[in-house]
Amino acid sequence: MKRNVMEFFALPLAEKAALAQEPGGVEGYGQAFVVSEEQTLDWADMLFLLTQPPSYRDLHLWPSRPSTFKNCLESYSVEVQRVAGELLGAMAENLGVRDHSDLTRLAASQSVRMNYYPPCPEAHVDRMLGLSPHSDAVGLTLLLQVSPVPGLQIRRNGGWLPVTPLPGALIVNVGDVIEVLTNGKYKSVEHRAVVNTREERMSMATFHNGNFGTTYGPLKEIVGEEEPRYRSVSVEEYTKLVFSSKLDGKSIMDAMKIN
Ligand SMILES: O=C(O)CCC(=O)C(=O)O
Ligand SMILES: [Fe+2]
Repeated sequence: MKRNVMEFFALPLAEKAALAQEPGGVEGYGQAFVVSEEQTLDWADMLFLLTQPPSYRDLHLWPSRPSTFKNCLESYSVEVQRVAGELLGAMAENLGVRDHSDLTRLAASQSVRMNYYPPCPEAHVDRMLGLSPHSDAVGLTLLLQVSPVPGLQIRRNGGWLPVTPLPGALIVNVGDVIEVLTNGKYKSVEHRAVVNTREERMSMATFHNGNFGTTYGPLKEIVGEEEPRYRSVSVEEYTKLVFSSKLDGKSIMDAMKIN
């Protein structure tokens, strides 16, 4: 998978641009937009695709070069979805949730975001971020560091802690939806990516979610005698909220909180 991601981003721009996001669409190849001279710039290109269930796929946006890309993504997607399901099952066990499907259902659908961060000239490095601080507005993220260049940082005690890439390892990020379902017992992790002055960097996030037609809200079994701290909303309503917000810390969690 790593090799396919590297080869895709190394293609000529025109070839990648043929997979560009369509107006109103979320899938495809795109760049971060500059909306003001003051903003910290996101220095990244990305390719976003829906992968599971297979009926959600828009295959004309899946790269045909490198020629191994589609098959590789297909098998990667299945394997990573299985791992996500197992991790969610283990969380349910740890939390004492009897019906594991209350959490494993968060692996029902899957999307991937491949990120490419070019090296950033020294002169701009203070004003640039690879990816602005955010928590993933999903159930569970499994993140593959495609290149060995560090850049990911997580929020810890008000500061930023670098996460060193381990060869062959996936990084597991608790997403906002798990924070909601567990009524805040498990907190979603705020993170960002910084740029490197000399080397390009690539990563691939695989996001897992519940299906449309279901609801996200604190699990009764976890809330118990306490008060629910988050609203319950349909997955459709939640998805609308996500796509109408920009990457901004844990802002989606603020919108979900009951004050
Ligand atoms: O590049 C990284 O390490 C982080 C990527 C990320 O946070 C995301 O795609 O949501
Ligand atoms: Fe993220």
